[in-house]
Amino acid sequence: MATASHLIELANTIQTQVTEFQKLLAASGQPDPSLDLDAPSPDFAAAGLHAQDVRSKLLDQIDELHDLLLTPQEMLLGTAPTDFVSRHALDRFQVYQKVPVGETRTYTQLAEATGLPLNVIRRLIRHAITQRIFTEPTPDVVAHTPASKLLAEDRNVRDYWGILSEIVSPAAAQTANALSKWPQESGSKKRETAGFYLATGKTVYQVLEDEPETHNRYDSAMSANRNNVLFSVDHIARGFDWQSLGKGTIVDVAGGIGTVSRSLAKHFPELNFIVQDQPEVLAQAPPVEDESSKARITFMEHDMFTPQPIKDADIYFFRRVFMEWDDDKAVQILRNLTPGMTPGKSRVVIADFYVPEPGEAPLWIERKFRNSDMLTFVLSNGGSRDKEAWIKLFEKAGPGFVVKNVKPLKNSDMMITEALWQGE
Ligand SMILES: C[S@@+](CC[C@H](N)C(=O)[O-])C[C@H]1O[C@@H](n2cnc3c(N)ncnc32)[C@H](O)[C@@H]1O
Repeated sequence: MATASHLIELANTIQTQVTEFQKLLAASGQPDPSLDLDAPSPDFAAAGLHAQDVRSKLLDQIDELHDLLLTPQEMLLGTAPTDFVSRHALDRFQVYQKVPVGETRTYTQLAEATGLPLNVIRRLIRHAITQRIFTEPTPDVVAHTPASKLLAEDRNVRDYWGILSEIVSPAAAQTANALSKWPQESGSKKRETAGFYLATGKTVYQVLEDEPETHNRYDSAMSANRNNVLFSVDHIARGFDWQSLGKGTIVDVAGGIGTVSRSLAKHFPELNFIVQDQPEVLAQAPPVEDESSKARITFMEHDMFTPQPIKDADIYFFRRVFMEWDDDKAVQILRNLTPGMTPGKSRVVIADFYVPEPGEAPLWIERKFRNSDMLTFVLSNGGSRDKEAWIKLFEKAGPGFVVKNVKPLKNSDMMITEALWQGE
């Protein structure tokens, strides 16, 4: 009997799942996805969690089918670190905006508009076209695709590529050298031994402090993923039983401009929030617009390496803070909380990014999160902590802390760690 072909089985599974996915989209009133600029785009999140699971499986299966059709050489040599060169250059010369949405431009017009030689602008745009950024509907005429339209209209997404090119690339190129130079320090979160430090002689924070323009772009790039359901701040609402706190108080330590508090305040209309950060960060915080949240969110200057001034809070919350600090500093941050914590009541809740164990999440999601992990690694020698590392950290900060929970939040990039203070 002939063995079943894996290729055919895979293609059949894809066919079945695509049919299911399309039905789920249609049932929730969402259009089919399209690369056509004029077509409406579907909101995948609105199609429900099951549709998101089916989409996830499909993306993995399609990747597998794609890779099966390549030779190992083609697969390895097909990843190009130069993918972003055209994206970055087209942003630098404002080409996205120079093709008004709904209109076309010729290469000659774009060469004139940018001052670049005709053959260079054509090469750059045709390189981008291979990534579905712009299209050439007739020879020498350039029009938008949904992706280039997004780049034209969304500064955060453009800045993301600018930051990858200007900040991340040089650091990534120096990372192997940093590992050779300081092998014992690798992964220690000591910023002075990161690829970035070797490339620039400064830490990322020093560069951001010294270069306001880079700082602006960096902050802007941080918002590029705001519409990505994986990175949504709204996941925090289901990461802990916030409802059980009633009218409780959350101190959002190093809370930036209050992104998490603003989201939680909408979900839990009784809770109160105090967002703490450095003065220059708080100065960037826009006013709270949501009427029902206004009176419940306050902002306060506080250096987390000094004793916590808010006593007896229910939760001392941290998002994306500990990933940047080594254990010694992390212990200092935790110990500065304890004098004001009420035994048996006050808890520390930490939402930090996490890297799934192999096989725990679809490969395309694991790849995304491992890329974020590498990003932190090359920039600051930082990275996520696993369950064991969180437990060890609280042991170092204790005695008195009892770790109650360390769990990944499904369909998100977050892991929630919760520790109750029982007193010394
Ligand atoms: C990656 S951001 C996370 C911001 C916020 N928790 C969020 O998730 O949107 C890290 C934050 O730590 C703050 N930070 C760094 N050092 C600090 C310190 N010594 N005291 C208070 N905040 C600090 C930074 O200003 C920044 O807002």
